[in-house]
Amino acid sequence: MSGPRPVVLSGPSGAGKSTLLKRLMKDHEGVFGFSVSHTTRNPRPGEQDGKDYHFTTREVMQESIDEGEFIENAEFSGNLYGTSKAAVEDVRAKNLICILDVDIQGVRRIKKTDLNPIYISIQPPSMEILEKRLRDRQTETEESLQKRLEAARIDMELSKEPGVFDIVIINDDLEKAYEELKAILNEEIQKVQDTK
Ligand SMILES: Nc1ncnc2c1ncn2[C@@H]1O[C@H](COP(=O)(O)OP(=O)(O)OP(=O)(O)O)[C@@H](O)[C@H]1O
Ligand SMILES: Nc1nc2c(ncn2[C@@H]2O[C@H](COP(=O)(O)O)[C@@H](O)[C@H]2O)c(=O)[nH]1
Repeated sequence: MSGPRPVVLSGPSGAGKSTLLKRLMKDHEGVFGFSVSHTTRNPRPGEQDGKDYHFTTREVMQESIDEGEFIENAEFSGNLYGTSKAAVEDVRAKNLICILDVDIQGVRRIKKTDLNPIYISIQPPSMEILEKRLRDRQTETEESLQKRLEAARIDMELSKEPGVFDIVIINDDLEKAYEELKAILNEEIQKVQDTK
């Protein structure tokens, strides 16, 4: 595949991936494009269909998966999530750096493709802080929160395995985490800006 290298942002739910990637996209207009995933979970207040996610049903999504329309898909906290081939192609056609926000299962599946992204894990400073962030966000029921914390424990262990990620960023101080993220992406950002 040609064009700038895509970027996979992963890490536990609540670690701060969306916060960091939204800021990155806002500060670098015309450089990044978000790969809009599909999900069967319900939209949160303020989330827009087609922008944050393609919100869909399990039946419809499973049919598309069976037809080979997805690069990867995974079950997370009782819902189905996945990256369609079209989501990535839409960004790459514009010659932008494609950002994929996926869980650890997605990372493993993407590693089996020819996408060749930069793999970045965003980690919280501790489980306690992660739980506080998720509770304060007020997007989860107690049941879905517990499922996310369980998935987070697994994610935090797996992210320590050598070779899974190019960089693991601890998102304690947001400014510092953002500077680290920009630094690792600087070369790709420069390449896109130079073509403009
Ligand atoms: N460094 C930080 N310090 C304090 N709060 C933070 C920090 N980074 C993010 N947050 C807050 O933590 C909450 C979770 O962040 P965010 O929604 O970006 O996480 P996420 O990794 O994208 O989660 P999900 O995978 O569930 O979408 C948000 O309310 C956000 O404002
Ligand atoms: N494997 C995939 N994981 C995805 C995808 N899109 C999002 N995600 C991950 O799901 C959880 C929960 O997200 P939320 O928006 O419900 O809080 C989070 O870890 C995301 O990274 C995807 O297409 N594939």
